[in-house]
Amino acid sequence: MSAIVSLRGVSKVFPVQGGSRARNAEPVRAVDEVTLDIEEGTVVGIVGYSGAGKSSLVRLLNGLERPTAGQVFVKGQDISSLPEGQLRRVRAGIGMIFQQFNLLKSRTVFGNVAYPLKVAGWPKDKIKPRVEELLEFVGIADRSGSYPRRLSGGQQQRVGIARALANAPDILLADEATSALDPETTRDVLRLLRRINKELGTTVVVITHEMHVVREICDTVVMMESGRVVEAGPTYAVFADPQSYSTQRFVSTAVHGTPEPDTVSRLAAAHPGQLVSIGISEAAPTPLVAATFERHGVGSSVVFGGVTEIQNKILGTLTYELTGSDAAIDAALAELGDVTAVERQFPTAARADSAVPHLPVPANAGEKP
Ligand SMILES: Nc1ncnc2c1ncn2[C@@H]1O[C@H](COP(=O)(O)OP(=O)(O)OP(=O)(O)O)[C@@H](O)[C@H]1O
Repeated sequence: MSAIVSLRGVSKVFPVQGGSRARNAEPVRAVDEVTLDIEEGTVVGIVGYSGAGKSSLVRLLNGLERPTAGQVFVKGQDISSLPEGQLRRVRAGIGMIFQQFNLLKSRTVFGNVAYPLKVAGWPKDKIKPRVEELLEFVGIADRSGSYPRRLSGGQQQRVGIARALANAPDILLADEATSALDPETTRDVLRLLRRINKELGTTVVVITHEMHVVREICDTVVMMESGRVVEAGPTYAVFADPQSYSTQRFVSTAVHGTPEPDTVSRLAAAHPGQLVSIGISEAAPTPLVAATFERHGVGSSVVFGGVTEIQNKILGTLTYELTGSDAAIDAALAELGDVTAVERQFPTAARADSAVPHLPVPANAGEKP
């Protein structure tokens, strides 16, 4: 694999705007010494809180902004100092889709998709079959004559995607492309982006603050904070073992399974055995956990948890009720502790002291595998 985009020590500093009130303010380092490779043919997620610098980074990738320092290479060419005329040619190889779709209201679906082809100087007789092919590909051929206002959000984003693909870009940038869509429509659009990557070989860069988007389609993830890349790697590795505090917080929004203190108290009231939460992963799949307990003569049953799949690999946390001698349980947990996270769960002291009602655990408390 080779890098289709490379950033080397790239910074983007915005001067402070405004009059005397801003005089003592520091310039904004929107992107701060970022070095990064985006591999050709992959789907990459750029993640971070609002203001982390994601959009600024993307605008550097397609030459809409010039770096204050460092170099941006697209397909081996340093675009940091290219004259505007040549930059336009680079931009033609990069498609872009947006949260608010940015369609031309006065043109039909056909007109919106034909527009970039006209700008690129395609002959009229070639435009029609190309637009039809694109609308077919994104699944909206039946709405060719409709105006954007007549379309749902998901349909409008499909038009946006068809338009972005018109000139067969090698790179597709998706800036919060599903943030305005409902979960079902989001899934459809993500599936479409995956198909574009697989069938057309397009490199897809997804800018998002939603980890479930990353979990669904990204091969690698880049975590940004205050303009810097704080963590980057294959999606499964980052989800299974997030290093930075902000990555841990992001991951916890998409991988559930660890019970909250309230839930632990409820579980403890309903289950007299010891409660232990175990990280489930490739290194510690459920059969291995079950076999370890069995080997040590420990009875185990899952009482809470959630397991998901990322890049076709299992990941999550299950809480077990364990029964058996303390020595056997300790030995089993010590063995598991060598391969995965093991956390004994106790009801919070205040709640243990108070009379915790013996409520049954609600059916929706957590998925059981
Ligand atoms: N043109 C500009 N002039 C001055 N400051 C800017 C400009 N563009 C971005 N910034 C600042 O740079 C920082 C990074 O902004 P950016 O939009 O890149 O972050 P982001 O991660 O994309 O945020 P969001 O998710 O809210 O879009 C912010 O502090 C922002 O205010």
